[in-house]
Amino acid sequence: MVLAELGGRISSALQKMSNVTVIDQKAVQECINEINRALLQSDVSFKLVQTLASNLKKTVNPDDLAAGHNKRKIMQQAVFNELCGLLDPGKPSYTPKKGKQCVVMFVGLQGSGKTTTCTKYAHYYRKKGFKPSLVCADTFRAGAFDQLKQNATKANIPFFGSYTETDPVVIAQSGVEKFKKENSDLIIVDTSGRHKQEASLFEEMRQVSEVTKPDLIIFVMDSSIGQAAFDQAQAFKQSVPVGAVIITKMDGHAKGGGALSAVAATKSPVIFLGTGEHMDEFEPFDVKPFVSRLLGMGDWSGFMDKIHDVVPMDQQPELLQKLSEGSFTLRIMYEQFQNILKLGPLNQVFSMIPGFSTELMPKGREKESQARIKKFMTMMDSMTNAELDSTNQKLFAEPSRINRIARGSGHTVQEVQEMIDEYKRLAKVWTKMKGLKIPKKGDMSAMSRNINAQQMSKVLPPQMLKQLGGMGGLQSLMKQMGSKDFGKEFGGAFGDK
Ligand SMILES: Nc1nc2c(ncn2[C@@H]2O[C@H](COP(=O)(O)OP(=O)(O)OP(=O)(O)O)[C@@H](O)[C@H]2O)c(=O)[nH]1
Repeated sequence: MVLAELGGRISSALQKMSNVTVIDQKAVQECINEINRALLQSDVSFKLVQTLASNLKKTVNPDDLAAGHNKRKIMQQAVFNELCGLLDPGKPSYTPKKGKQCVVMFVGLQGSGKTTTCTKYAHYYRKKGFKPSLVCADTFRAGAFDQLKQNATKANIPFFGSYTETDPVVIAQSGVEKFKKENSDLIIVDTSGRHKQEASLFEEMRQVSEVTKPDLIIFVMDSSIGQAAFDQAQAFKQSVPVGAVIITKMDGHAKGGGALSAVAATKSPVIFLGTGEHMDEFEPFDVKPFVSRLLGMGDWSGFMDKIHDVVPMDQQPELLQKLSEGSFTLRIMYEQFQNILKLGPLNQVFSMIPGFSTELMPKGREKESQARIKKFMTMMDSMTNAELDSTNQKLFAEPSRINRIARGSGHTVQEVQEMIDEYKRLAKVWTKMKGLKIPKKGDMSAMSRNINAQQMSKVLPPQMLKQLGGMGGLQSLMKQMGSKDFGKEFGGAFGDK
């Protein structure tokens, strides 16, 4: 997604400013201008950019940026807070509760990805133990019911619709009633779209909303609509009480800044991102980790979740065990490179791994980085098992060893040295996991008890810990994530989901 470019540009504006010897009002203004340009080019609405710039100007005092202070961090913190402020409307959206019946209605323009997203949403909650159902109240687009039926069947989710009834209000009402009787605890209503915002669409939405009385109305928006996002989102919000936003097609070439604009227009949080056509290409959205990744600061909690996706199930306990022993070997590095290469969109995964993000995988240079990783792996192919499994870094101080690996892999001594340096750098980050207690398979509560803020603080890069508000912030973040869920997600790594 092109949002990564936005992050890269903001980071480079911050870097440029911190390289200046005298930080005065002019230098701050230049940095803000650069950030403004990056945001505008990423399709964040003009009004929002103006607000953000004036807030930054108010909060960043050049006196605070005098010698001795870490200017980049102060400015970065201010940008971080402002972006979080833009994306966080200040009130969480309604969240379905298992066993408590609720109706969620989806609205959006035609082709925004509504129907696909309804199924992804149902599938997501079904995995969490809900009993979801789908109602197709889209009578406008021929084939909409067939599409929903096909998706629902594939995901094994009960559905309701009609080939003969033409009134979406009647279908919505009958569908909701039917599934209420059948004790579905999450009844999802897909509504019609139009090519553009039309009075008839809004009237239809209002009527469907009146009869189904949804607990939550989700506005689905295609991330590629650019600057139009703000007005479109606002028009929907003015017609029905939108309570949450889902941004789709974040895997495409969209600039993505529209997401920021939609939140501001609807004053509702983004709750999920659609990242592909497949059912599982759907990610819950959290403001702080998202902005953290955007600014290249890593997202440790997202990475914990990703272990489950990236690392093959049978390797997960072993990897975590090794990490808990604090023994990060070249073989582990090799295996992680393999897993990451297999996963595809490298930048997404890399951006989550503290330590991996900026150095190994600079934004916008994913192809080069991929080639670099493959090169490292070729060198590792020329190593002995003893070298791959050793944790003794002194081993690589021997020139003859480095020469042999270089000759064997067809690379220069410098290149091999570069790979060893990378290994040492990563080992330093990862060995901080030492002491993490791994519970026996199935004992998830033990896992959640064992991951505490103290331990997390050791593995987080210092700047990220600071962004989270130090130990206090981290503790409250972990509390928010709910150690139960956190343990469960992490526990997924043990094949116990
Ligand atoms: N790449 C990508 N494609 C998506 C995503 N979400 C939906 N799509 C695709 O976008 C197209 C339109 O999606 P639909 O779900 O039919 O859109 P809709 O909003 O329901 O359209 P109407 O029913 O006509 O209002 C389909 O080809 C989907 O597969 C996504 O996150 N990424």
